[in-house]
Formats: sequence, structure tokens, C-alpha cells
Amino acid sequence: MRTGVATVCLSGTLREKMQACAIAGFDGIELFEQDLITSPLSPEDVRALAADLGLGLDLYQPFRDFDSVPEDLLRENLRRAEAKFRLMSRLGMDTILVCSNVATAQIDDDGLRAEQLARLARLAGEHGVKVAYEALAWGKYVNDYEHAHRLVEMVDHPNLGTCLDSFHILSRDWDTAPIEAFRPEKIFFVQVADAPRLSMDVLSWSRHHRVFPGEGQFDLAKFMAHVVRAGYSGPVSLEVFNDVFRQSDVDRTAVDAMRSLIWLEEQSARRLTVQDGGAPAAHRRRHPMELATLPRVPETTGFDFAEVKADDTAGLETLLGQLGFAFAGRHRTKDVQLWTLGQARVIINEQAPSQAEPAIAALGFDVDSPVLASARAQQLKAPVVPRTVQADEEMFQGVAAPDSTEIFLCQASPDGTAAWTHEFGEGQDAGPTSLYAVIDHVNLAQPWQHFDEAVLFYTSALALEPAPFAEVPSPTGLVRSQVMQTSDRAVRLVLNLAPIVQQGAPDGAPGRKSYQEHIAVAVDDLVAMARAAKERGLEFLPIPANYYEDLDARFSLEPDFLATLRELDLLYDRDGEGEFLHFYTATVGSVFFEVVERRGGYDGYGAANAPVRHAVQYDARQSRGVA
Ligand SMILES: O=C(O)c1ccc(O)c(O)c1
Ligand SMILES: [Mg+2]
Repeated sequence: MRTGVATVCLSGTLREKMQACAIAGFDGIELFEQDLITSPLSPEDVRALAADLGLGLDLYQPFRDFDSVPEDLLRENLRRAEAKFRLMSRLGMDTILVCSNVATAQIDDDGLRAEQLARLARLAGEHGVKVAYEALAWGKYVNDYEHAHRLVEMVDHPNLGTCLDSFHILSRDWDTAPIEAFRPEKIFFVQVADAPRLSMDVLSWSRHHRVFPGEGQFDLAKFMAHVVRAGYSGPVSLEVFNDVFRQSDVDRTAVDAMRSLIWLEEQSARRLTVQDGGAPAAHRRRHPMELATLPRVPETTGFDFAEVKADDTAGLETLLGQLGFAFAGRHRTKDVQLWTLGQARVIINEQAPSQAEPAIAALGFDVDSPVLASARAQQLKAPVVPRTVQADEEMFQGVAAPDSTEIFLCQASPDGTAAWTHEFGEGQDAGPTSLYAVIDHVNLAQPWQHFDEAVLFYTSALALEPAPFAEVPSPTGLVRSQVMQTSDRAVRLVLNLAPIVQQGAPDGAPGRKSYQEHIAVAVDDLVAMARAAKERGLEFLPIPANYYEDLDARFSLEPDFLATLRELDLLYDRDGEGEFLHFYTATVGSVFFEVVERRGGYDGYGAANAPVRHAVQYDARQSRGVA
């Protein structure tokens, strides 16, 4: 698959954008006119720079408001087009995108439109240019891709073809199946963009909220399968208008963009293999577009461990001890402690003094094959995390997530134990081994400029499924909260938008987190666990009395049960599937713990309780600040 990206997706100057695209590994780019007009580079300079970088200049765009106009305006539009064709010759470019008329269309007549597009095609032919006609979702008369394609077929000129843009097609819920019947020589260009499902006017949605494939809710693999079956084999190019990407680090966004195409290519190949049958390579014989695959890995089967880095570990050790975790020893060669509760393993890492205050630094995931899972993540452009190992120590395969959390891919075992724990020396008696306790979920706060990137990272590299995101009110804003999980819920990761007031510098110091994150442990008798923790002196997050009044009004609870919840600062939720009990600890550094009990088939996170937690933690931070 030939990969491309439009310069409009990225921040910076044209030169910076082109360099970032080359470093990220794109085959070509769409040159946005604005980027050229505002550049000190001459067309010849751009052509030479592209050649030096090994980047194709695959599409010049956009050319607006051409068709459906009276004759005098058409002549003017042809003159304007010819100027662009001459410019393209200096750039060494041969394809221009012409979008359907929005602003100046006056005559709604397909016969006239076809005649006007035919005149444009003839003129383009004289200049060796190909015109890719695109139906904008908000075009005045032409806003449906099949309509645009009918016009292309009516004209039937070798210099006129269709540009298919997934956003304009999927935002309008058009059926994508008819694409398969298009003649491949009439499809000149394919643009892909994903988007969250939003209810707003389609122009604003398109100009501000497009995201890279895998970061939104469109079924792009389905769209691509139709395109591939049609016999198209040209560029598949990202055209993502997004307010955040346009102001984020250009190199990083280009890599995020590339990751989305690598993933989409794999998903498309998989869709074709499943639907058309045969071996993964079978579609290559049938369709001209070659689709690369990735190492295929099954879902992760659980959390292997969570690691907290800290200089001063006293507070953390006290907290874990009060929760009932046992100190299970120090590592033979590293400044690392292991604490366990049932199968929940927490590592305290004292090695890296970059993080003075305790913060979540790494997560281990159980996988079938750490080598394959790591190869997949690396092919998806995840940076490798170096980890020194001694002979006879477990070799961890690690990659860095977008927020710099280190993700380790660990060998799963049938009974949920971890082989590496023998590298730790003598610890305390861990108590009854029958105790049920596992890491239920981990909540990571994401800086605003990396949120979509994180969703794609966990989707593509770890095969976690994003659930529709929720919005949780808090004193520092409406917090976007995105659950990513495996189909059996063995792994649940919750991404929360980090409050901007806590984020510090725009891109933060690497490896430093200043916002709160937490590790949640599931047990089977939360009330008993909370009582024991309280006796050991655990500081619970104090829950306001108003909360319990509201809880009683909503659920009409047994008075004794309600009294217990109130006494122990427990939170409660219930739905059609079951019940949920949970509590939070006070925060140490930027980490706190949650303990949960899921009863019946309850699958949520106590969403109604999240605003209470945010407000109480905010209060605690404010009073610490005052003190
Ligand atoms: O928003 C626009 O105007 C616009 C321009 C060119 C495109 O290819 C497109 O998809 C949208
Ligand atoms: Mg487009």
C-alpha cells in the first residue's frame, strides 16, 4: 500500500512537515496549497526537497468552486485552473484535487456539470495533469460520492477521475459497497480519516474533529476492503483536519499518523482475508493493492504487574502494607521491591531518581509470546524501552506508550503467577495464597495533546478495544474518560484526560508525571478488606455525607448496608447486571489506589461516583497547597 499524508494534518513550516513525513516513513504527501503559498520555498525548491527526502508529491489540493457555474465564471475558473496546472508542472506534480462547489454553484444540472468537468479534463490533459473530483459532504449540489462518480463516468475522459475521501462518505452514512463496482482506472486518489461520532454540522465536524484511523469510530477497514476489491492500487493518504494535531509536535504527530496507516493496512488485509477466504496472502493474487501484515498476537490475558517509581518510598510502603499487600522481597541486582496481594503485583522501583514523587512508571501485560507482541509493537513504531538484564533473569520486552509509561510484554502463565518473582529475595509471609486479588484496572492520565495517540497505541499495539468515551464533571473541567479493554475484561485500562492545570509545560519533562493516576485491585470481600485496612490505619478518601443521602434516594439501600458504606467511606453502584463496591486511598505523590468488588455481571467503573472522587481529591490538593 502506498502511504501518504496531507501537509494540513501537521504543525510547522512546509519544510518541517516534509522532513517529519520522511522520517516517519511516508511514501508521499498531499501538498496543501496554503502550505506552499505561505512558504519561502519556490516550487522548484519543494520539488528538490521532496526528491532529496524520497517523498512523492502525490496530490496538489484543494481547487475549489469549479463546477455548476454560469459561463463567464466557468471561463474564469478555467483560467485559474490553468495557472495551477502550470504551477504543478514546476512542482513536478500530476494530480490535483478538485472539490465539489460549495460557494459559487448556481446551476443544478448534471448535463451542464459534466460538460464543464469535461472542459477541465481536456485542459488538464493538455498540461499532463489528472483531476481527482471529490464530493464534499457539504457541497451545494454534489455531496454524495456516487453522484461525483456518475459525473466522472459521464465525462469518461482519461484525465478525470474520482477522489474518495472516507470522511465525506462515512460522515453522511453513505453505503460504501457501491465503490466495489467502480472501474479502478476511474479512481484517482483515496483519502482516509476517522472521526468520533458527534452530532454537529458536518463542515465543523470535518474541519476540527477528524482523527487518524483507529482514533475514532468509523469502520475504515470496511471502506478500504471495498476500495481494494475495486482494484485501486494508488496512494492511501491521511487527510486529517484536527485542532490538536495542528499545534502538536510535528515529528510525533507524523509517527502517530504513520502508525494509524500501518494498522489500517493490517486491518484491511485481515478484513479481506476473512471475507474473501483463503490464506492471508490470497488477496494479493486477486487484488492489485499489496497489503502488508503485522505479527498477529492474541489479546493480552491480564496485568502482570504495575510499577511505581519513587525516590522516597516510605509513604508508598506504608500505604501498600495498610491495604494488605505483603512485601515479597528485593530484587537480587536492582533497587526494586516487590509487593503482592493475591495475584496483584506492585513493583516499587527506586532506581530512577528522575521521579521524586511516586508515580506509575510501567505496566506489565501477560501475553502469549512476548517476542511476537514486542515485534508487533515495534513495527507499529512504538519506541523500545531498554532494560538491563543479568544472565538468568527474565528478559522483558518493553515499549514506551505515548505518555511515556513503559509497557512490558510478559510471559503469561496458566495460573496467573509470574516467573520473574523468583528473582526477588526473601520477603514477608504473603498470607493465605487462596486470597482472591487481581489488578482490576489501571487509570492513566493523558496529556490533552496525546490522548488520541494513546487510544490508537493501545488499540493497535495491545489489541485493546476502546469503549465509547464518557465525560466526567470535575472541579478542573469535564474529564474525558476512555475505557480500553480486552473482550473478556481481563485487562481494563482507563485513559483520563489529565487536568490542564496539572500538566505543567506543554510536553512536560520526559518521564515526569504531575497528574494523579491509580491502580485498582479487585477483591471478593471488599467490606472485610476495608475494615482490616482501616484497623491498619489506612487513610481512605473521605466521602461527603451528601453522597450517601443521594445514594439512598437512588437505590433505597438496607439501612445497615448504607451505614457500613458510610462508616468505611465506600462507594456503591448498581445496574441491571450487578453491583459494584469500591473505595479510594489518599494519594501518595501522584499515585493512589482503588479497591473494587464486582458482584454479578457488573462491568462498569462506578461512573456516577467519579465526580465525587474528583471533587474530594481536588479539595485535598487545595488544602495541601494551602498548608
Ligand atoms: O474542508 C475542506 O474544504 C476540504 C478541502 C479538501 C478536501 O479534500 C477535503 O476533504 C475537505
Ligand atoms: Mg478530502
